[in-house]
Amino acid sequence: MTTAPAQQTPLRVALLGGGVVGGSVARLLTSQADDLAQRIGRPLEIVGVAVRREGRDRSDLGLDPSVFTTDAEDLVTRADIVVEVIGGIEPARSLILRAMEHGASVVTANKALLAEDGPTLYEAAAEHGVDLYYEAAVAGAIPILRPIRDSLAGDSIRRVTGIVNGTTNFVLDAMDTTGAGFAETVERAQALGYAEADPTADVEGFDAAAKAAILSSLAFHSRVSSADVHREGITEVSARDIAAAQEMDCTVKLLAICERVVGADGREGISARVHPALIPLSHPLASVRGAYNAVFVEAEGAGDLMFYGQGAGGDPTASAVLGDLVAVARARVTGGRGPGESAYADLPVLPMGQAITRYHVSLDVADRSGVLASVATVFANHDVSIETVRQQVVTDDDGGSRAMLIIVTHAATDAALSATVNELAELDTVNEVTSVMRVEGN
Ligand SMILES: NC(=O)C1=CN([C@@H]2O[C@H](COP(=O)(O)OP(=O)(O)OC[C@H]3O[C@@H](n4cnc5c(N)ncnc54)[C@H](O)[C@@H]3O)[C@@H](O)[C@H]2O)C=CC1
Ligand SMILES: N[C@@H](CC=O)C(=O)O
Ligand code: NA
Repeated sequence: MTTAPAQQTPLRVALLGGGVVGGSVARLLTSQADDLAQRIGRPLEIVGVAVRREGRDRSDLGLDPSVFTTDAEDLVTRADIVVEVIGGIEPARSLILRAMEHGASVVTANKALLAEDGPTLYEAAAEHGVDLYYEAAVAGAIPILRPIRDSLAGDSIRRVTGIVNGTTNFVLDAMDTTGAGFAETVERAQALGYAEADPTADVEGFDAAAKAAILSSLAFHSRVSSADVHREGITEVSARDIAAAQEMDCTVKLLAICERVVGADGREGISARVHPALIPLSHPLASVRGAYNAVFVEAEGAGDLMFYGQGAGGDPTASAVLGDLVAVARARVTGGRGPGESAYADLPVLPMGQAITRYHVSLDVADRSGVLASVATVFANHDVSIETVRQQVVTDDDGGSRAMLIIVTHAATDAALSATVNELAELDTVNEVTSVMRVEGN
């Protein structure tokens, strides 16, 4: 006679962190205990929750108060599976390494750590024969890492373009639709549990850059760290940029772009970058509103794929954590291991100057003859081909007139565009280069 899953010896789970994500993980683990035991074949038992301070009322988590501890170092030695949701580099890294040394598999949502030092974690997992899963680290609830790593393992990915930060999408969407202010919208994102402990990580693009590094590593079987990713946040995006996007039937999104490209030396490499960009309203990513995330994958065989859903918040993120937890637990039950790091392609990450895209450039120029020709000459000097030019005449308060030139280019390298903009700024016919935005998604 076989023993029912609930009667088997439980797998011991240690939870590090009882914040937004940790709280949701604890609640869902408790409320779905019976179903999880059936799916895994053995029950899970929370043997401890590491918190920074004991004594706080955590009755809403549905756990016995005795499980809370401030001694995370001891806790990780008493578990089969450690779930790390404290975030940051240290002590998260040391705790994960210690857990692995003691034979525990690890599930983490910590993109900052994975993007900074993923290979150390992978190597430790391989050395100790344990698993490392981190689906929640990119785009929260959206299954994207396992689809890239497993479902698309037989394909060749060309490009991954993602809206992978809920906070910044929430802010840009509010600016676009209601004209809401920047600071007040960031505060709302914090209150809703989307923002990182320090929201600078969101608005300055660090969080998205970490996710771009993880996506690039997995999609291109190479090692890419957050330091390799070109990063610009959304703090410079102005109401004028949003209006310019609307005039072009575009919207402004903070995009993480990971591409396989041919570099200046003719060799294949990776372009990994995070920056605000215009995308046409007809592009699937343009319809991603509020704190939602989406990842658009272009692959040789599969063609275009779009993964969409909630990229932030306690329960959505906990859903991905629990999915990983079940995968790790099943491997424990069957005695197997999930896949380890795949970095065999070892592609170099190319400098931002070699990234190729289109640009939207707005210039405040003198309203007189010859200006357009002088501006066009500068673009030609740097081999940047112009796709469209639009001119708007603006009448000043004193009755004088100026013109705005709005230029959209064909694809050019970032280096050529930067040199063009620098030379334009020197022209005596150009009063100001008022905005330069990249244009993605044809
Ligand atoms: N909140 C979200 O929407 C998402 C968060 N993540 C990631 O999940 C992780 C956790 O994020 P949140 O839950 O939002 O953060 P949080 O700040 O709400 O929770 C972290 C908790 O860890 C505790 N903590 C910090 N150091 C500790 C230590 N040494 N020992 C014990 N506890 C400690 C803190 O007191 C806090 O309660 C981070 O890596 C974050 O990047 C990933 C996807 C989405
Ligand atoms: N702060 C992040 C949370 C998820 O990773 C975001 O806003 O997307
Ligand atoms: Na995910």
